[in-house]
Amino acid sequence: MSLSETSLTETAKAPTSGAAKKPATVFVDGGSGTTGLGINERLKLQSDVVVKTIADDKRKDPAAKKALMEEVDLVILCLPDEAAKETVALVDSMGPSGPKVLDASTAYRVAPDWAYGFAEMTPEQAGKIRAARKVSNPGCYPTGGIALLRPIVDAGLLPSDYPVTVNAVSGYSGGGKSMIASFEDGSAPSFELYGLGFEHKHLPELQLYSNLTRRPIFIPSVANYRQGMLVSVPLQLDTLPGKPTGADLQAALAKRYAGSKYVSVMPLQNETTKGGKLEPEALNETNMLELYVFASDKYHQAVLVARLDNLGKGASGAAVQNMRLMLGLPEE
Ligand SMILES: NC(=O)C1=CN([C@@H]2O[C@H](COP(=O)(O)OP(=O)(O)OC[C@H]3O[C@@H](n4cnc5c(N)ncnc54)[C@H](OP(=O)(O)O)[C@@H]3O)[C@@H](O)[C@H]2O)C=CC1
Ligand SMILES: CC(=O)N[C@@H](CCC(=O)OP(=O)(O)O)C(=O)O
Repeated sequence: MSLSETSLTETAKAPTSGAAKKPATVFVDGGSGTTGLGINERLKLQSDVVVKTIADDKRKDPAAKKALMEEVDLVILCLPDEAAKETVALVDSMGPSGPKVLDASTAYRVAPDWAYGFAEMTPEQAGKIRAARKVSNPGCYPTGGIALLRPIVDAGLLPSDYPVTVNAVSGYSGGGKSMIASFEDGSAPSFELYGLGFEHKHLPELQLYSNLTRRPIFIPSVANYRQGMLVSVPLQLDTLPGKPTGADLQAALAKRYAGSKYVSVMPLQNETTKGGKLEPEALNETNMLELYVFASDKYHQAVLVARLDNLGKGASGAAVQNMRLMLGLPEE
């Protein structure tokens, strides 16, 4: 029996009705993990993509993976970093006949020959993703941090050597299967700060793509709810050149993301608006990212906040958005 008979199955789906073009084919390596399952759920809703799957007992078998990758246009890696590097080596060994690669791990996020998969980051980024053979899907926290910082650095409102601090809270699904288990069996604490060793794996991409020359301080935390996150950046406005107001920061963000389908810049929150609170779960199961500027003209202070689903725009949602760009398919 051939390998394709023994180890491969196909999730057959109808191509777009009346379309002459063959539907694009995709393999999700690590499809039974937290991010992989999220991507597979989203792909079930897409009629213009065929998902090829690998038999469960072959899912860590390099030869079976390679055979399947001969058949697909794109492979999405939802694996720990070391396993992702192994699959990338397999793809590289296939030469030009290999599939395009979209990697959800941390392994290639600052690699110069990979495109960074944050399509809205700059006006050019979606085009870079569309043209690339290798794209790294951003980390969940950097998606929020870069979304807030890059436009105001580019606009000259925040100097690139400014001492930036980024605080964040995530639901426990951000830590994958093992963290989910520890929260759901009650062995994890209800809340904890981490990253207190100043070495969180998201710092290199956060610094690089925010265009910061000084390493930010990044203090994430995880709390006892499943998914959704807030990423915040406090700023003393009178220490910034030109002493911008909250309205100036909000305007720079609104300009960068004007017309974006998935990134919304919310109206300025200040002394005249009620509230002063934000919870992390409102965008769960979506690919949306909301950006807020909370500001006080009285005290010359602001806090920028990004809200997103760590499993949505922070992982699987962004992956499907990038996959569609890489396959030349229209936005969902
Ligand atoms: N959770 C999140 O919010 C986010 C996660 N990511 C990234 O996505 C990647 C996956 O994370 P996540 O889904 O959370 O992790 P999980 O631990 O939930 O899932 C990882 C999956 O990979 C499988 N796996 C491990 N080694 C191999 C291999 N050699 N071949 C095939 N499958 C393998 C595991 O199987 P088994 O359990 O049997 O070993 C498991 O099903 C990581 O790099 C993570 O950093 C990115 C953004 C957000
Ligand atoms: C709560 C929690 O543990 N979160 C993970 C980040 C989740 C994520 O986005 O990580 P990737 O870099 O894997 O994409 C962490 O801090 O390591």
